Amino acid sequence: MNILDKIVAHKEGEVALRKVKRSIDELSSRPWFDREPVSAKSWITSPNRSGIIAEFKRQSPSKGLINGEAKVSDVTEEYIAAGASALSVLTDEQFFGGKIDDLLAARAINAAPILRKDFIIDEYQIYEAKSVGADLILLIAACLPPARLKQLAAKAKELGMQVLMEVHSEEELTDHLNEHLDLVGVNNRNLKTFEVSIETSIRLSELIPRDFVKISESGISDPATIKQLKQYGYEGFLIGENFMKTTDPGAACKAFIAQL
Ligand SMILES: O=C(O)c1ccccc1NCC(=O)[C@H](O)[C@H](O)COP(=O)(O)O
Repeated sequence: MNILDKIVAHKEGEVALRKVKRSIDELSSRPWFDREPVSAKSWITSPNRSGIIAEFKRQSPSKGLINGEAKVSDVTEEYIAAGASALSVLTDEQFFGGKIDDLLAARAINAAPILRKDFIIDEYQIYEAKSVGADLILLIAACLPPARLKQLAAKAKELGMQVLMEVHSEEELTDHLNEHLDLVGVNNRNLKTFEVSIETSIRLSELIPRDFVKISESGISDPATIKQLKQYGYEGFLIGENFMKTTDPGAACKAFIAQL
């Protein structure tokens, strides 16, 4: 069983429990639910911004503990002050040590777009994302059959959020593209070996139709890589570990953006 299969199997049980605890009606009456999401597409592609989507990530299956000390409100505020275009907040508890309340805390003090970074397999999680003020959700092609991914993307759009679809291969990309997506992310991390290779983004770049904003995800630690990826049409760059592994993720993000 690969890591994604393990995560999805756990997620199915977790979502079933969450549904019992809080209904969709309850989620829909939470204070942030009626907030109008901001456009991640516009913030990321704005010429005045860096294109960096800075991630709050405490731990990961590939690296174990990355940062057990950082405070989500401090770090996310510093990321945006440093020039990040958007935030990504990992809300998975079991594998990434995150929680849905981390996104709530980030939302309370940031106007910038926030991605709910999780393994979304059910409409319920999209309502949950909206209820804590997320502006966009992630849908991972490797976790969902194409028709199901399209259904979930349509639900997010119905609720006013944007959708980032993540792919790892040519097949995932061509099988899962649909009209409800806004951004397409290529994950440079091989989920079987955990190796990262920017070549994955480069290889898939020309297969992503121009209608979608191209995002390169994972394993980015050198500002020169951003310059290289821009030549292949990438406008957004999702970076977590490179900032979070330091004692001051906000300062690391600032120093990185200053070199672009
Ligand atoms: O990061 C992992 O180990 C991982 C393992 C299995 C599934 C997903 C995983 N990461 C999620 C991500 O997509 C990254 O957090 C994100 O792209 C940022 O990557 P990085 O800059 O390398 O922290």
